[in-house]
Amino acid sequence: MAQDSRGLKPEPAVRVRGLTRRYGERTILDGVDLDIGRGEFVALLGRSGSGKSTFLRALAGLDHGVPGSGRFEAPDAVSVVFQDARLLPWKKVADNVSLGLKGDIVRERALRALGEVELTARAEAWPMQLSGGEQQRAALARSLVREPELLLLDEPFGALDALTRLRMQALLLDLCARHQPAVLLVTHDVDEAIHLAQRVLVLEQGRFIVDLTIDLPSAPAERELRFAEVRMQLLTSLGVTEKELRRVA
Ligand SMILES: Nc1ncnc2c1ncn2[C@@H]1O[C@H](COP(=O)(O)OP(=O)(O)OP(=O)(O)O)[C@@H](O)[C@H]1O
Repeated sequence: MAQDSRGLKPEPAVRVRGLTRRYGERTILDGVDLDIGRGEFVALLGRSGSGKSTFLRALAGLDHGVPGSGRFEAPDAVSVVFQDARLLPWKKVADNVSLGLKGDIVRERALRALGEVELTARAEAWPMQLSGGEQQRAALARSLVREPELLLLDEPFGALDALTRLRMQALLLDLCARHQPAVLLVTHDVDEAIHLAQRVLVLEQGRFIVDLTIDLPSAPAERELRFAEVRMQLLTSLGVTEKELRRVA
């Protein structure tokens, strides 16, 4: 986390201490600690079933009834985007975006948010008339219109084709630069994590086993080299073997 001009660390947006979650006999999160700075973009990697979504759901306050302990402080303004857009099919796109908002400029805010994701023309469409990528853009607009201090993203581009995914990643970076929320992005995609995040975590056996600041140089050749090093380090920490890497990487 960056220090301010007096050398003091600002209060983090998220502070997690000793977070534990269990399903039956299985401990999924085993005393996790984490600070996420204001405006910091953190990606969370981990093998399938390692507990990434369990962690995200805990931060979102969506895990009532799951046994566990620990403390966390998160802002009130939290938005979550999942792999599926979860738009209400009986409401038009703009009404989905403004759902739950109060005040007289609600519609204006919804339209502005739709403009930010280049979806103004589809404001009066029904969700089923949108493509998968457009639905995810509407979901992003719905999350941004709430001006979140914390944006939780659970594989938001996981169901999209490679080209749409690339464009959504670029859009997300633009939106984050403009709105500056703290971000926790759960992803399976190591390259996506390195490209988008300032910091990458790897969750394994209930703990963060990697907490890596991404510091890619700007010169293209050095950048490529460092990218490859970081990628290798993360893949290895995820249990990918040298033999597997040689065959496909
Ligand atoms: N409601 C539940 N009841 C029982 N077990 C659960 C429940 N939800 C998740 N689990 C188990 O907890 C473990 C962690 O699940 P979680 O969804 O957090 O993993 P993940 O890292 O997000 O996985 P993936 O990358 O496959 O989405 C998994 O083994 C899963 O089967």
